[in-house]
Amino acid sequence: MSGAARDLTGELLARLRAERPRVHCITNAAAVAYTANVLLAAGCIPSMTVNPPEVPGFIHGASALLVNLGTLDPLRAEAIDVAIRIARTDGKPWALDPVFVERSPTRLGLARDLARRHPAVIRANRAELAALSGSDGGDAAARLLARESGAVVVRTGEVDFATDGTREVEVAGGHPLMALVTASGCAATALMAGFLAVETDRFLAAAACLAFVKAAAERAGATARGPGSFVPAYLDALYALDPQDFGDRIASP
Ligand SMILES: Nc1ncnc2c1ncn2[C@@H]1O[C@H](COP(=O)(O)OP(=O)(O)OP(=O)(O)O)[C@@H](O)[C@H]1O
Ligand SMILES: Cc1ncsc1CCO
Ligand SMILES: [Mg+2]
Repeated sequence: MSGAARDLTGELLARLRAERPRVHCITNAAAVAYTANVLLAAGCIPSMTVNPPEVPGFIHGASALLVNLGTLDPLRAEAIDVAIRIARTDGKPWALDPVFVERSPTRLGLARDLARRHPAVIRANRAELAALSGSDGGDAAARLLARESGAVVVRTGEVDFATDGTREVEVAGGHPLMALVTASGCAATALMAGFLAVETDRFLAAAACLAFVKAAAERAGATARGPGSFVPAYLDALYALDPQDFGDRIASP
């Protein structure tokens, strides 16, 4: 399993770099520039417009969509609604990042509505997954949410977990400095949307993205002296990593 998954990670990364999918990101104010830089370093093209009248045009030409609730405001809420409608009409995959749903009942209600609008992937940390699923955010909750929503559910942390309700993987490695750089998770969800654009099996796309991010973070962490020097090292690693650098980090739980 792990060998095949590693080969697939390399293959999907090669596809990403060859096809350069454009990921349209409706994301939070803290994440915009970092997310765009992560996408570019990995081989994708970012676009970040949130002005609702312009969103349909941007989605029509894009390959995938990211919806991130981190700094929700009326403009972004409208942009999200329009963007999902167009993405679904166009048959493009979209990824949901339900940032801080545990901190706002309004946001939690919106995230639950969005989860019913067929996201390809929902990527959350444990607290967000717990709130969204009304549980402890454990593996069983992720599995149930995946079955209910039809999305691949990904929980990130020291060890990442992904499930489509039937298949599941754990991805270890990376570096703790990831948690000290704001928008690490936000940018990873955007990158996952890029992988969804080049692989129709959403579970394999998500697993490959997780392995790629962990491998790049591990390489960056080897030279970083703290969060500040971690960021450029991480961008360089996303840019430079080759398939043989992934290691056997994807495992069955
Ligand atoms: N202790 C850790 N060790 C290794 N990797 C980690 C650790 N904590 C988080 N990560 C990695 O950091 C990335 C972001 O995961 P995290 O769960 O922190 O997201 P998040 O809370 O949504 O972040 P943000 O909202 O700031 O974007 C993932 O790729 C995850 O694998
Ligand atoms: C710090 C912060 N506040 C709202 S979104 C965000 C980025 C991490 O999700
Ligand atoms: Mg987050």
